[in-house]
Amino acid sequence: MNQPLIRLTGISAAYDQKKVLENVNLEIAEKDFLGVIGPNGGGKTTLMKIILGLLKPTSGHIQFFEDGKEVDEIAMGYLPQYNRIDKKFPISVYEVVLSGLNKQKSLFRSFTKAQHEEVRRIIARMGLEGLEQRAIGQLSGGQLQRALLGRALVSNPKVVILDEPNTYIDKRFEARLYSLLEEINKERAIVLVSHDIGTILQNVKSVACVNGTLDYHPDTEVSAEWLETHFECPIELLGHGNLPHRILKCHHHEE
Ligand SMILES: Nc1ncnc2c1ncn2[C@@H]1O[C@H](COP(=O)(O)OP(=O)(O)OP(=O)(O)O)[C@@H](O)[C@H]1O
Repeated sequence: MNQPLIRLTGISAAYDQKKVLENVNLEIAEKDFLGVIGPNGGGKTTLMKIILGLLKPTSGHIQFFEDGKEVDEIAMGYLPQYNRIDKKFPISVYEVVLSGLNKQKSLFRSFTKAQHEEVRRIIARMGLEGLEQRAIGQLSGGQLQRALLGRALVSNPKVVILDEPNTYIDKRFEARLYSLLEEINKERAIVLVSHDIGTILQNVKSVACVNGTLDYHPDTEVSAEWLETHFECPIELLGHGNLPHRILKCHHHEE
């Protein structure tokens, strides 16, 4: 078992009076690949916001570790949901990737030569060479996704959090995304939020189902019963092996 990286203990969260998460416990280890699934409105994005420090939990605490020792924070990269991106924002691919280093830049200094070199290296790794000066609004979904993934990776984070990355691309490009993620996972942990249970189970190492509470599965050998219990919806299996599925008549989750 790898060393722990992030530990959530007894986390609850709410917006105004509305409870969204209750008593969530979770440990993410170094080089983990955790898939986060769950019904709409179950609290997946809220959980990501808590891990990223963007939302304060109403109770519970979060700890970070480096080489087994507790630290105040760790470097994290984040790929937001597609619909959260302002595609009209006048910013180039190069600037987007560079902005991933904002936190590491001293306030009154410009970026160093080494930082610019790292941006160029990441752009090449993401297959975006030649597109450095292109505005993000003029990229394909896949190119935009890779530019934002580059931004998430450029600071060399211990963990990358991806919220619904498959909404940027159509099915044809999914295999390319997952082989890129497999490469990335050799160096750092990945937390991947997705609705696509079948694809998740084929690619991740462990699974968490978030539906107000969190149920953790240490591997991907989940049963249809486990999924149905935690989704609280009947799930029809369309085959065997990696659980191709269809969620049936999912009951309404209060918005
Ligand atoms: N900023 C906010 N203010 C008020 N309520 C919110 C806010 N963000 C989310 N919610 C509500 O909190 C609940 C959980 O939302 P969240 O986005 O975490 O769920 P999710 O599992 O990521 O959903 P989805 O799968 O639809 O993306 C939902 O009922 C949502 O309407």
